[in-house]
Amino acid sequence: MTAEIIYGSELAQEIRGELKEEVERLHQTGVRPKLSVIIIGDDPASKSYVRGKQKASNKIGMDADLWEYDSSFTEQELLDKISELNEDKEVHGILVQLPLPEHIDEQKVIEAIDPAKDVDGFHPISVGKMMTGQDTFLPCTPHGIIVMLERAGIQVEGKHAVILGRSNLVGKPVGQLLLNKNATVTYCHSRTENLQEMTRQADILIVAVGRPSIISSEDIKEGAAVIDVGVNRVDGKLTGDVDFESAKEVASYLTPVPKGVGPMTITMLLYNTIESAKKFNR
Ligand SMILES: Nc1nc(=O)c2c([nH]1)NC[C@@H]1CN(c3ccc(C(=O)N[C@@H](CCC(=O)O)C(=O)O)cc3)C=[N+]21
Repeated sequence: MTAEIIYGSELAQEIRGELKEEVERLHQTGVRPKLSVIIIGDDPASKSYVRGKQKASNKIGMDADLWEYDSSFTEQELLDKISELNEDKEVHGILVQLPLPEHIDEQKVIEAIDPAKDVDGFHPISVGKMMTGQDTFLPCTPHGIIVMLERAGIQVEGKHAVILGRSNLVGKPVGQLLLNKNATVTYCHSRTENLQEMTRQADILIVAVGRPSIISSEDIKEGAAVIDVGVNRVDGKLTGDVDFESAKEVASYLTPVPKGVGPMTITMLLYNTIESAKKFNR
């Protein structure tokens, strides 16, 4: 078997085309969707990601402002900035780029964001609503994965989804979204015994641990759909968690890195911001 490669980059283009039209329609009604992104510190990779988010926003005609601070910015200053953006009627979405410097309490910051502007879907209110299947902002990477599966025509209902990784950003929420779609879900992590036995049972395998080549052909069931969420820098090059060359001989569907999940993450951020702007003005 040789896997069909799911290019998130292409799907992202297509969806962003639809979002661009949506933004134009909103502009005609006098609504200007706007995203505010905050970044603290000088990590070059993080800076390049947030610029990517701003560029993607502007490309669909959406306003995005970027607030960049150095690592001396205090927790209180950040909380004050967030309150200001919470109050700003022109701002529909607030994203604080993670990770934050050590001296800032991440959870406190996430909880300071108005849930109505929580386009990352990280606020406990958003997480709780997702868990109980209520309408809310869905976290961008997990939502992007669900859309990729849907558009590729991969059946989720009744299938065994195995999640490798249990982060609050990806592993836990993607498992919840798959459960909401009636998959049978197994979470695996660093303490899982007989890991290979687990991953080999997966009809849908989601790999989100941040270790290059942690998964290769022998860990994959013949015909599985494999979604690689890894974002690793190896010799300056972006690479995922799955050994792509061997995996594509066994899987029926496989996502690449780059051009896989990453572009879908940004697309879902744009989507959430537009949805927020629509709700604001109802
Ligand atoms: N509050 C917050 N929300 C996030 O959503 C968030 C975050 N913090 N911190 C960091 C991670 C990482 N992340 C990525 C998004 C897009 C690509 C992406 O588009 N990657 C391109 C390539 C980019 C490149 O070449 O460097 C691709 O995979 O094709 C990657 C990584 C969002 N994150």
